[in-house]
Amino acid sequence: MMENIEGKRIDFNYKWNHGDLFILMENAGKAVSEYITEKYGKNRNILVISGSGNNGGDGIITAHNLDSDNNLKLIVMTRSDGSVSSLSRRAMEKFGNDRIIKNPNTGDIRKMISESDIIVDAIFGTGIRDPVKEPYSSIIEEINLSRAEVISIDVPSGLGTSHSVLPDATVTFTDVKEGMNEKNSGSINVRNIGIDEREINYAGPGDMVYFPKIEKNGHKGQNGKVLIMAGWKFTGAGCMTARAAENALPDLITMLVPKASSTIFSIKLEDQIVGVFNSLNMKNELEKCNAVLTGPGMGISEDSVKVVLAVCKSGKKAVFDADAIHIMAEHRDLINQNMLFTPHSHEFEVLTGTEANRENAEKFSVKYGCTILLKGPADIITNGKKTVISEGGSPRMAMGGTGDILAGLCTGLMARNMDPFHAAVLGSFINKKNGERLEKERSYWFNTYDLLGSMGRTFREYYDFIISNE
Ligand SMILES: NC(=O)C1=CN([C@@H]2O[C@H](COP(=O)(O)OP(=O)(O)OC[C@H]3O[C@@H](n4cnc5c(N)ncnc54)[C@H](O)[C@@H]3O)[C@@H](O)[C@H]2O)[C@H](O)CC1
Ligand SMILES: [K+]
Repeated sequence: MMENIEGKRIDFNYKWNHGDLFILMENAGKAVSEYITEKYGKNRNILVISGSGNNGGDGIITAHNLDSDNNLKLIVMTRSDGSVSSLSRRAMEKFGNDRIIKNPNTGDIRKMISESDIIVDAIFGTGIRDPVKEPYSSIIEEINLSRAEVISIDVPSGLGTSHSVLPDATVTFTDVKEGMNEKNSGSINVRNIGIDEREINYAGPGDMVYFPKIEKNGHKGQNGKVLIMAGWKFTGAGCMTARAAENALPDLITMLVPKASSTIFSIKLEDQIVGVFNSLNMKNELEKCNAVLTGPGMGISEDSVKVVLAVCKSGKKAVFDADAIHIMAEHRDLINQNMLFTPHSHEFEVLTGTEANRENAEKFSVKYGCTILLKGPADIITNGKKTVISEGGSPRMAMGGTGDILAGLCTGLMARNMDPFHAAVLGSFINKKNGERLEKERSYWFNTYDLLGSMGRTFREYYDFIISNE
């Protein structure tokens, strides 16, 4: 079952890998027209009703393919300014612009529906927004009143809103979409339209769709608060986590550190809030934050155990790395779905008592409900329901500190309202691409400062890709 946003992620991955989505639209139209021809034969009265988005484009290609063997009419409902999506425009040119019936009134549509034996529903796909207004709600009602066979493309138009087409069959692409069942979709036929494993099961630029955009008129606090309790033994590790978290663009990052090292932190992180750790401060800061990180450079002491247990008790979204993983190995009963663990293979073995591999990571996530990011030349990210592989990076990233950067980045993303799984996938992807970028520029001669310095540019490259293709 695929959520709409997941479909977008896959489309962006496909676009990044192959450059153009039109071939997918052609394949979608081919799949639907073949289904109709196989089921209903030729010389039928077919009416295709397309909306202004890419679902409509799939309908237009379907119409193009069925045109020569049937008595076919194609309606296209454009946006109010007369436009359609750019892919649909290409589909319209292919069909022949002059033969398309654009924006007919409801009376004319009713008449055309009554004269058809097959209606192809391509009004809305996964890009539907609630509510469905006029004239679409009336068109959907007319379709449902007709005696014709109705075939929906990808999803019944309006599914999940108060006005939804109730088709005899739905031809859907790649996977069944969220909310679809035989009752609301008729017989469900899944067709592969050329999307492969790489776009679905591997981290890619498409994972940026889960990154909340910065709103132009936003207010302070809206983009989340990060709390970090790390670096108590090795201050450098703590500072790196904070610098990495900045790249997720949260509004506030607070470090809580022991009194003895607070001057060092204040100097190194002069632009961030550094507070002195005590039980009361910790309680207050845990209440205020949206996500918390502990573990990197922390050491194992009475206080660090206290911190880890307080983080568990807070119920906040939390990242456990390094020493915190060792501590949590003794408290597995406290693990829950708000938690992300970022172990390398040895830490994984300590946490789970099993060999570090995909299968065991999945088993552990299922049992405890948490997300695991198992670090390696290829990172494995799983929440027990989904698993994504994140490949790439640079051999130079075996140096100390890259794990701290990853943990900090994931925490920043979780503070930005991302769930642990998608934060882990995106964090891993950006971290690895950042390493690749540096390797390209300077071979292996780069360090953690360089990684932190270029992370914003790496992030922006993918952010811009999503924004410019939406
Ligand atoms: N990878 C794939 O599987 C591919 C799927 N394709 C098809 O593309 C659609 C999704 O296309 P998208 O352009 O994102 O959205 P839609 O066509 O579903 O609709 C958006 C369209 O409709 C307008 N709109 C949305 N809600 C409303 C409303 N309530 N009232 C009025 N208008 C509304 C919106 O403004 C847009 O213009 C997917 O389902 C597949 O069918 C592609 O072919 C590529 C590969
Ligand atoms: K549809």
